[in-house]
Amino acid sequence: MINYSEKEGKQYHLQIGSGDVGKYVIMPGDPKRCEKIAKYLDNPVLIADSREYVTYTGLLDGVKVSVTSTGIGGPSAAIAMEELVMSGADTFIRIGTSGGMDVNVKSGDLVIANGAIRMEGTSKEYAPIEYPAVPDFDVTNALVKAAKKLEKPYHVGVVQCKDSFYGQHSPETKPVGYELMSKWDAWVKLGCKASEMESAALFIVASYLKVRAGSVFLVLANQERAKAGLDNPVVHDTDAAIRVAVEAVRELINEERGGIRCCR
Ligand SMILES: O=P(O)(O)O[C@H]1O[C@H](CO)[C@@H](O)[C@H]1O
Ligand SMILES: O=c1cc[nH]c(=O)[nH]1
Repeated sequence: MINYSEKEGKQYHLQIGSGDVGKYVIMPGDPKRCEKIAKYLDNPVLIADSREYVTYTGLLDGVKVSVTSTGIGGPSAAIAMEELVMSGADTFIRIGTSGGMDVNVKSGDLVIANGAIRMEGTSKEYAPIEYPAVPDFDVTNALVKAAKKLEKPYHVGVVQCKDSFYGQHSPETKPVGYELMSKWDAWVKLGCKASEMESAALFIVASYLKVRAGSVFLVLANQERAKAGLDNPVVHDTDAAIRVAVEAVRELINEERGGIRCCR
């Protein structure tokens, strides 16, 4: 394989090398969220800032943990995971924002994914559509345990992933709106909790690379609640979701210290 990087030993897009990152990586979409997450680590160091990929590495309970942003959408998220795995990472927690879908999911709540609808393009270049996009069971359990411990309101369920943000928010304006809207109705009827963009790709790439991945989201607002005339403020503060992700990493570190780690 050709490595396009101009710097010796660095991954082309992320500009990180072997040893620069820990086994555990917290992955926000927004690069500006990295610094906020890194503040929860001891001695965080900015490793690289390349395209949409910002990487910090620090310590959590004495163990090396990294934070890398993925940008928006499956293609850039898949690249981030591939290059991080080539650099030594094997456990990933995505912390993102999302739009609620189930009317019981309110602005400010957290959603922990136990599956992702593959209505995006990236995962289809890794696995046939019949293969499910599911997170790692231990990572998901750690996220649930963390949400309970920190007493954050959370829901566990399927999230919908797509490539078009505005196809979610104004499907009627799109030439294929008929398809976007009928599928959205089906996802809502099936109990889908929230819509976001990267988990399907990350879960499928993680399955292929035999690494662990899970996701937690802040719900910014819920368009289904707005439709139903229910209260629906917009919430932007991602701190609760960040804290749940950090606590989940701590839980996984403790499990591994205790010798608990599922074989893959
Ligand atoms: O807040 P982040 O992590 O970027 O996640 C969500 O926000 C972006 C869209 O606004 C998409 O990346 C979506 O998945
Ligand atoms: O509604 C939303 C909010 C964040 N991200 C999405 O993909 N959709």
